[in-house]
Amino acid sequence: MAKRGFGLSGEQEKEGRKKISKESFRRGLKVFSYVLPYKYKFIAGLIFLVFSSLTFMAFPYLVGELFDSSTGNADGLLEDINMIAIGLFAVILLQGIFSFFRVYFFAQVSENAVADIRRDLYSKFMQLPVSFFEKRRVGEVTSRITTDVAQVQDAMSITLAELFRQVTTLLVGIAVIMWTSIKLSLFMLATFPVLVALALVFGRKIKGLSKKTQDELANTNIIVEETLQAIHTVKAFTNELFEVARYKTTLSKAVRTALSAAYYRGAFITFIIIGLFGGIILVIWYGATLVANGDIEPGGLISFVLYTVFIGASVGGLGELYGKVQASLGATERILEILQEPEEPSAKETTAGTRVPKVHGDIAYRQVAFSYPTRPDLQVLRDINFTVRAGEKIALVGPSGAGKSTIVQLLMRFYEVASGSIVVDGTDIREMNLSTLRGNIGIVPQEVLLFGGSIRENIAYGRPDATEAEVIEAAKKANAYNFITSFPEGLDTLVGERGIKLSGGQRQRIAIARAILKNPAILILDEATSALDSESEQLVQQAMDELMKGRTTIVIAHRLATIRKVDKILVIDGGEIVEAGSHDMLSLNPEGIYANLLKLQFELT
Ligand SMILES: Nc1ncnc2c1ncn2[C@@H]1O[C@H](COP(=O)(O)OP(=O)(O)OP(=O)(O)O)[C@@H](O)[C@H]1O
Repeated sequence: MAKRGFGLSGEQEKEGRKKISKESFRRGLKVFSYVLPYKYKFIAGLIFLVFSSLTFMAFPYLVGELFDSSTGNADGLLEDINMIAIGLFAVILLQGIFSFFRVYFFAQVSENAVADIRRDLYSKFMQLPVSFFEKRRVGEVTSRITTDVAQVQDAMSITLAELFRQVTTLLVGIAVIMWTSIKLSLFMLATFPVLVALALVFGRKIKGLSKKTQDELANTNIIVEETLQAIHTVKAFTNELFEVARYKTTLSKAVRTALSAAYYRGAFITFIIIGLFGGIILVIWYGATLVANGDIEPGGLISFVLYTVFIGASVGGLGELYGKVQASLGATERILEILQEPEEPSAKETTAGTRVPKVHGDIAYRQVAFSYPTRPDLQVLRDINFTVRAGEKIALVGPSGAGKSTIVQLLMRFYEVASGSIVVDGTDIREMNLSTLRGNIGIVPQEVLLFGGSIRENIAYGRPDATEAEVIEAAKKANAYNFITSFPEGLDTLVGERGIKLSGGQRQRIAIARAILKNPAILILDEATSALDSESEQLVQQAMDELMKGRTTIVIAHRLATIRKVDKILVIDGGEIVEAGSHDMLSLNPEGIYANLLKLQFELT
């Protein structure tokens, strides 16, 4: 079967941020339904958040009081230096304790809620039709469950808390300074926040430039990676100097961007030093004149300056948070979009281990026409008509791209036919339960992909509830047991990415053992295009013959030598059945495609 990844990219990945509108906000909040099961912990977290934000705001006030009492200007309750210092410690202590519980409760909520979102997303992925994945790149789909979910997690824990803290700081801060001195407050509010806002805009520009620098550096790395991977090609074409020149050009572009970013960074630092600190000096200067006039206490000025710094930081922080809220709204929307995608019909019933009702194995294709959803304008199959009686074996042959794999993919209902119908045991497959249909079809693909795990697990994938004896029996029938026992760990030998690498023939025999264990009425064998060595070939062929016994079999054949014994051969070309009959019959027609393919393969071998 032709191996197709998720390459045909549909829409470009939109990592873009969402504009915050009432509508996007309302949709974004939907994800908070995942928080509902943990609402008590969430409320506890919120309470500690309120407490920790408020205690934080007492700090500048107490520092001012401490100063006043040291200069003998204290009034009211807080006169004793030691008491005030103890008060400050108490505030810090409380703040620490409250923060601990805030983080603890919010983590409980966000970790659990996010795991729930991930679980729902993954289960959705499993139940979505194949066509969904073909319209998107793998990276795009996985980033939903990784990056986007992480962003939502941030929103639930950090962003929300930060937003609350900054807003409290801003409101309480402004209230307190107004209470200290309206004149000074108005003076400060007219200057300082403007400077902070400017700094923010400046900061954004620098961030954009550093991202551009990073992207350009990434571009230079792509050249390095590509050429190192294809070093044979580069050398074969004597393109070494060409590649060096290409690398140099992209590198100098990256340097130019980096330097312009550095220029802005330098200017930014100058601005911070002169602008922001200048602003603080202005506030202190004006405050000092007010102190000199006796309008406010010196300690009041100190608290005032501290509150000013807090307010400035929260204005800056809110700007940053706005971006984060935008990003999380975008992420939420992308997650919800996937959760709302329609699933395969009744795919949920395909639970591992449950027995499905057996079918007989009669198959009929009736005037089947088809185009892939990703390329609706290209008709891949037209007017496909054939029948296979239960237990019969047929082979599909024909040039690459003729439509052989497509024919069998339709049988498994990975896609819906455009017109006509496919009938199994007299029932249109659209009327059949999907689990029953797929549960009765076994497939040995061209390229066998083993999952990371033991050989035992990989064989038992055909029927997870199989006993040890059944697994061994299947391995024996598939001519796999001998090579399995030759490994010191036998069935427990790990395969896949971190395990040992099996040869093509060995992997195929594992796939055959899987299919034997599944014991399906219908079998699809996709021959490997690359020839195995003759000993391995023989073992695989024997195993295939064993597997085919008593099952309706469709072989997608690449090497014609292996299909002489099948009941019927269908020659597919350009999406149509152009010849049909037994090997003997077809090979007798010298004008026929089959006879010509035979001749070609004979000449090649
Ligand atoms: N998932 C897909 N999305 C879009 N087009 C596809 C897809 N799979 C196959 N095609 C197209 O459908 C046509 C038939 O492909 P198919 O894989 O069925 O051919 P094949 O006969 O099995 O070829 P091969 O022997 O090389 O595996 C080809 O033009 C191919 O480009």
